[in-house]
Amino acid sequence: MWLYVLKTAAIRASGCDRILCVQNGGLDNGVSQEELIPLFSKFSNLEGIVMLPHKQYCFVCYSDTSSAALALEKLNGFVLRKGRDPSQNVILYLCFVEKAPSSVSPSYERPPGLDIVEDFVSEKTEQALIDLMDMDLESTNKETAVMKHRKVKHYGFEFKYGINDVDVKDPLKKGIPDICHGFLNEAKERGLIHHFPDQLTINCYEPGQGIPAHVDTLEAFEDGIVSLSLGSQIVMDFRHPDGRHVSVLLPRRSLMVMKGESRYVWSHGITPRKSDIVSAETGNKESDSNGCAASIGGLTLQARRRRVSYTFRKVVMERDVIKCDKCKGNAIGDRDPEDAFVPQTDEEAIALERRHVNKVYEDIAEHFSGTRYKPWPRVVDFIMDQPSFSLLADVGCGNGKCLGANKDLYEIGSDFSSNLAAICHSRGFETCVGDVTCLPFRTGSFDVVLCIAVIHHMATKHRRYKALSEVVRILRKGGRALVYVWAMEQELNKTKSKYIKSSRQQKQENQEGGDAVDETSSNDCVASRPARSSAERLTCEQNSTVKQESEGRIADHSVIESAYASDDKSCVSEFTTSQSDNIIDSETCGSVKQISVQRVKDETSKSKSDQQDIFNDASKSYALEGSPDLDQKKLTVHVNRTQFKDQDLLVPWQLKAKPIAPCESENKTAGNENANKGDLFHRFYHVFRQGELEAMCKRLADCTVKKSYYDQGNWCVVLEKL
Ligand SMILES: O=C(O)CCC(=O)C(=O)O
Ligand SMILES: [Fe+2]
Repeated sequence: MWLYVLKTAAIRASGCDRILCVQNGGLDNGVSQEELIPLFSKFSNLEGIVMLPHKQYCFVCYSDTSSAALALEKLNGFVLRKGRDPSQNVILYLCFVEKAPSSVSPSYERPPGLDIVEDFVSEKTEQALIDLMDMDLESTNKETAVMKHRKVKHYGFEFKYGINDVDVKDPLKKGIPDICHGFLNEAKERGLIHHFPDQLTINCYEPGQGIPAHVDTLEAFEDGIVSLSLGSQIVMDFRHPDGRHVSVLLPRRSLMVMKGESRYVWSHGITPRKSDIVSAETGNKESDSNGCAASIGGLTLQARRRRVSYTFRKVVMERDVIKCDKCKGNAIGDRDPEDAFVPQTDEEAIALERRHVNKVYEDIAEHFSGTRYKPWPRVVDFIMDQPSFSLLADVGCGNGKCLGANKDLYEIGSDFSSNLAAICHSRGFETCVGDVTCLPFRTGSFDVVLCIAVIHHMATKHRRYKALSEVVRILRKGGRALVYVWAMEQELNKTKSKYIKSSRQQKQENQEGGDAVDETSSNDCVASRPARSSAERLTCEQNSTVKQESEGRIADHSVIESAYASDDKSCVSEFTTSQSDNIIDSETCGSVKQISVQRVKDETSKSKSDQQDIFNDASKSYALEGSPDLDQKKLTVHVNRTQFKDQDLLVPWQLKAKPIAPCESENKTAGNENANKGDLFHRFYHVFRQGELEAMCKRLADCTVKKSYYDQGNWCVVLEKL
């Protein structure tokens, strides 16, 4: 019906006689520019064709009226392709239009930390690698798997899709083939990777096959994963948990290098389809020449061919967690912090935070929650001051100790740790998992935002600034935020903070475990928030039930998100939602809905200039503080309850001793060194100097600092959005 209307409307309007809209000639009909150009260039003076992503039409532009008119006359109703029956024919319907959109060019934006090195191997090596794969795939053994969507073969270590992990104690007979050593050494020499890989996965994709969106298992592989594309180019989709989506073309013989944010935060996957939307220039280069005179630009479709990828990774040998059925998730402390350095880039910062913030909170969640049960009095004052029915977000809510104080507010908590979010949720609070540097909430949606003891876990100045910008972004105009960060100065005006306590108290707390770091256990808590009894605290089983429930929701989301069922869902990035879907940013959460390109673009350009500023600033302050020039500074481990000696440091957390599980004692008798290290963790902190938080906030766009104060060893600001 629609097409019929268009057909009868194919009348030349005055002034619009050079541009044709071609219905059923779009990328979404599986039509490429290369297919249309020979057809439309018959009528001479063809200027170009504009194809739009995911549209079932395109625009054909001529430089003169008569060519366009002739094309319309001859090609309106043209059967481009015949289907099995006439109803499946692809028939072109043409009409004149006044304007064509300007040509859409592919985006060259890439997730931070992702690099594509073109022509990394020669055609000869490419062929040799494909031949090797063909030979090896014939011999079906345990290293070879035929997945639902592709064939896979492992070397060095088998990646077990059932558990999403490798068994470090069970290496495969065949290591990385010799033929790969030359180019891997080159990758190392060029600084593309920092270690020599010991695990290889070969994937073989026929046209129409793909790999589900996933993050390569964090605990299993080190940072720096490289993948060689052979036989055919392909488009890989990268998705950020905040909803951003970037399609990246991996040309034949190119090496994709995934590090930092692109490796740890973004998921990657290949949508199973038979063709990809690519830049017409690339498409033209790939395919044989079509001998057409018209210039090719914008987008087109490129048919996929069989693609083989060699993905090289370095297995993490020393594991933080004992993985066995009896004590799954029983943490044994984090890795030796000997190799933790003050990060110099955001990529390094993300890797550090993963290990010394995010993972630690996941592992200590239950114990940590047991030590956090009342909000600070001045935080409570702030909450109680808010008008009734205000909408409050507690960013980095932990177990939810700041929620529920003012019953007249609508509240939602978010935390990066899914274990803490689950605990918070189990206490009856609306909760979601969210990263403070890209919060899953709509811009301008909250009257009040709390951000207590969060920003100091960001490991670079730029990331601290980014997190503060997010707090302001989600506030409505006139809305207020309260931000607390841990202070370098634990003694002010000759008064010691409660954190610096007597050695007797220190001794006692060391025995009890934890650190009571940024929170006092004093009795000066406001009465409106009764301390929770131990009976109210979660038991281990309750905790895991909650987690399962939230995972159920995640699964639901992924059903919507992924176009097909996953065969090896090693996806780590997760997102739980509460019922407050209307607040949660449909543009930035998950990839369920399309992102607003405009907003992302605006923010990218803004954050780029901010980033520049901040880095300039950071180098200034380094110079002032006399930090080393080139040598990266090792992070010192702080001694609890003492004055801070550095701004960037690791703060120990001692898990309360638990009875030793049978499997742990087996490990001990087997001489497992890790098991003896017990349950000591280290969290990264950047403690703020006087004035540092306020100065940073003053640089934020659209907000003003209403109040700035010191409270029990913390620097605090109240911000108002302008
Ligand atoms: O085929 C590729 O390039 C990527 C494969 C991949 O992501 C994986 O095996 O984890
Ligand atoms: Fe992967």
